[in-house]
Amino acid sequence: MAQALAPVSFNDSSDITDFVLNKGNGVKGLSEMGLESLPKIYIQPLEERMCGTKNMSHESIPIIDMSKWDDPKVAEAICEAAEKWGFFQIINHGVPIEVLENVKEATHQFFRLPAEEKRKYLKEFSPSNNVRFGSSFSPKAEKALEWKDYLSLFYVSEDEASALWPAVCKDQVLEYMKRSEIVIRKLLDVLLKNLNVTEIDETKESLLMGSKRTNLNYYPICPNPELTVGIGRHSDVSTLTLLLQDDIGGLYVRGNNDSWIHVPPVSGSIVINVGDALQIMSNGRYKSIEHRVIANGSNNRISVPIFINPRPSDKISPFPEVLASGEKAVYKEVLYSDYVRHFFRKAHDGKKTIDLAKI
Ligand SMILES: CC(C)(COP(=O)(O)OP(=O)(O)OC[C@H]1O[C@@H](n2cnc3c(N)ncnc32)[C@H](O)[C@@H]1OP(=O)(O)O)[C@@H](O)C(=O)NCCC(=O)NCCSC(=O)/C=C/c1ccc(O)cc1
Ligand SMILES: O=C(O)CCC(=O)C(=O)O
Ligand SMILES: [Fe+2]
Repeated sequence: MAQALAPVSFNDSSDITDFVLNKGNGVKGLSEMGLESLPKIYIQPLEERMCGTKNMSHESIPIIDMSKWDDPKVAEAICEAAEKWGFFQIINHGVPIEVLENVKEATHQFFRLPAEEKRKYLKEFSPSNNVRFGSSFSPKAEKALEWKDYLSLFYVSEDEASALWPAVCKDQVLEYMKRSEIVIRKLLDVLLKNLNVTEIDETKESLLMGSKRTNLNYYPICPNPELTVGIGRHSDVSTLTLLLQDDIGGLYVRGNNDSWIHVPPVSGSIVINVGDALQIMSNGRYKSIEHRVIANGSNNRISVPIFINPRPSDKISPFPEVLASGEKAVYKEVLYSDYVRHFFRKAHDGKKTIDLAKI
């Protein structure tokens, strides 16, 4: 149920950003006030709005059944999807449906907390740098804000999570992360074999899956969805991302000839996408594809990505096995924390982050 909010009136944009970003109300708070029109600071330039896009594709990204995952055909389908589309959905992946349902419910529970509770996790107040509640993506750097609130949870240890993550969602998120480990390993095993990397030793394990971050994303009902975005065009900086979405829809990925392909909700599925770190380590063989989320005028939407990443202290570059046949490296070595910081400090800008690593 929507919370009864005391009437708030805004004189200008700074009142709105104060309410949304500093007071912990988020865009969810704005949405629940029943605004009749979208505040100016959320109006995106025409070229960033979905309605300005003529190029909608009727293609779809592959849906891969993982129940026979040791069948070479499944491995082939995974590698082909990662090369051609950078995005696919998996079904019968082994993560219990109940675990997925529980984490979606926990996401709603977190965002249902009063603003004073969520505010405790804003960057300035959070008990840890690893737990962060926020709105939009990089408000200080953005010309127009995005219609999304989030809780971002960087996993350090079970003990740290137990002590510092919000009580309403920590068990469900930890369970989701734990139960998805097997499928992450299967995917990485298959993708790496295809790059002639036959063994994932300790160094490679750190590079591929040394750190994890889970975000709980909340996209509340928007008064003028056609004028703004949920998340602007970006590619993830992860190795792989596992994305759980609810049944609302609204995620679009880049297809051929600059078109946009909708990723339809498929019950029980998990969306998988390649991130920049894997594009770099595979020397461009696997593609980290640009994607975005529209705002919605009639439904609240949630999604829960787990970003599987190198460790911040890792240096990433194309794997020697990929270059062994004489292929020229197209990316240089970069310190992963420098790469991520570069991503977070600018507004979403499509695939531009990876320029940092281009030779
Ligand atoms: C460099 C990090 C991110 C933070 O380092 P720090 O030393 O603790 O520094 P800060 O906490 O001061 O953060 C640096 C800047 O990044 C921003 N930031 C710090 N985490 C965050 C945060 N989760 N959210 C959005 N700003 C942040 C933060 O606001 C800050 O900006 P500023 O205050 O303007 O200097 C460090 O944790 C690190 O190296 N992590 C590696 C693992 C990692 O997090 N990988 C990212 C996977 S996430 C991914 O692929 C996609 C994420 C994504 C997310 C949202 C989208 O809309 C779209 C995509
Ligand atoms: O909400 C979604 O479907 C996508 C979210 C996303 O792209 C992200 O958090 O990086
Ligand atoms: Fe993303």
